[in-house]
Amino acid sequence: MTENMKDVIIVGGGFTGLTAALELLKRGYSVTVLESESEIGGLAGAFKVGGQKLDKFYHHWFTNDLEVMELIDELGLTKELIINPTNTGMYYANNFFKLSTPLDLLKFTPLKFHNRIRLGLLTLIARRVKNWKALEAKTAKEWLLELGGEDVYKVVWEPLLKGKFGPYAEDVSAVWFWNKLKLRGGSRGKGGEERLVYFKGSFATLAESLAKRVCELGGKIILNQNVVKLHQSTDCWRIQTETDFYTAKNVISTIALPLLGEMIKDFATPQYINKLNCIKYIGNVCLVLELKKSLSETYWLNVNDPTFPFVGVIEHTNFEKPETYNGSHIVYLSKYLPHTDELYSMDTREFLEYSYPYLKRMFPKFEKDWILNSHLWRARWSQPVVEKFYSNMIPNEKTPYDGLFICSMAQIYPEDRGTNYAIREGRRIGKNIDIVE
Ligand SMILES: Cc1cc2nc3c(=O)[nH]c(=O)nc-3n(C[C@H](O)[C@H](O)[C@H](O)COP(=O)(O)OP(=O)(O)OC[C@H]3O[C@@H](n4cnc5c(N)ncnc54)[C@H](O)[C@@H]3O)c2cc1C
Repeated sequence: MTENMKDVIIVGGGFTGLTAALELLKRGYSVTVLESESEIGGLAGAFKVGGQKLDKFYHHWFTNDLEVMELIDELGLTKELIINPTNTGMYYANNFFKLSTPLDLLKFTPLKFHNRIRLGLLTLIARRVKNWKALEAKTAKEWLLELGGEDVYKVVWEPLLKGKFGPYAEDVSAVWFWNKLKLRGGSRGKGGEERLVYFKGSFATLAESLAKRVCELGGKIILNQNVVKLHQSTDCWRIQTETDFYTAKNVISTIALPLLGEMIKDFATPQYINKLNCIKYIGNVCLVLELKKSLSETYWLNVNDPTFPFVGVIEHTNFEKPETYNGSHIVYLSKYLPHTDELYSMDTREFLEYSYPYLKRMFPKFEKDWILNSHLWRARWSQPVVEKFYSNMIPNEKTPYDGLFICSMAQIYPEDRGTNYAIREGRRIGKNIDIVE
């Protein structure tokens, strides 16, 4: 099938693609979004639990995620926001520590008292950094050692870096870490407690409302269209999917950079393909458990014990109530890992067998018969690895090929990827790019 020539085709129906579509439609262009999956939402996609949508990968916002709040306001959905103080904790050396407020930090016994003060000061100093460019030449490890010393690094930061970036932990830039500290500090209530935000019915429900608005404005969203190649012809782009062809004057790619590289390798220069391949990505595997009973009162448990293979245990129903999911307690076990790791290819049963002894060690009362259901989700392109001098690695949104643009999560910097920034960047490109007409 070849459809009518469009002004713009957007590859990818995640938050970036949908927001870009919204803004281009407001400017009066004809837009089609091609999405490879059978549903929109991308990494913020959902599945059904007890008739209710639940994120495949745990999601929340910070109260200072203003771009997303603005979009929700625009869609008239502010009443769907849930804002709660959250219980944050850390698992270290077979013990649980509360880490929700500055007072909890003072009681954090794995560190000597002077190191607890150092840790508190480190976070304050880090948040005050204005000139983040000065941090580009340092790794997070170098910077954190400088600010907090060896003990604080080993107990608190190294496990987090390893949990998030696996084998790339020591390559991660200080800028990435600075931004995380800054963001979390800005999402606190008066007592210093962290306040987080969720969307009733999952992030995918917001993506669906956004998609509905896109269609109301005359946009098209076509699912199950895995784009495999882009062909340049004299006055337009031919976009080849596994089943169809489309034509458009302009293409905006919102997918991982190496995937775009594959699509254009027949005509792009080797230098440009190298540019698209120079940013590494790490994958993620998330085991989602529906349980009869709650594991703990903590919403977000950072796992700092190096013998425990998950970066976090997130008990979603300590934020959103279990009744939403027919009374089930929802727990996510998250692991970031290269897609070549054997754990990445395990099926749900294998992954559950692998995880069970660790969960049992952490929560001795936990029994297999608490598990009502389990689901396993994988994302090959879950997180770009933000290395030193990352600003030099990011490709421009305008490619060397007329009418081909990139707006992807790897270009979000100095902030880290997240739906708030996907929305910001989608809006920016949709509002500003010079479309080939
Ligand atoms: C474990 C985990 C936890 C997270 N937690 C949070 C959180 O708490 N808060 C938050 O805000 N963000 C969180 N994020 C990040 C957030 O999900 C992403 O930043 C955001 O969804 C990215 O949107 P996007 O549109 O840029 O990319 P994506 O969501 O990746 O969208 C790209 C789309 O392109 C499609 N696609 C890929 N290849 C093709 C092709 N060849 N043809 C057509 N379509 C294609 C994909 O299917 C996908 O739908 C988390 C991510 C992960 C992995």
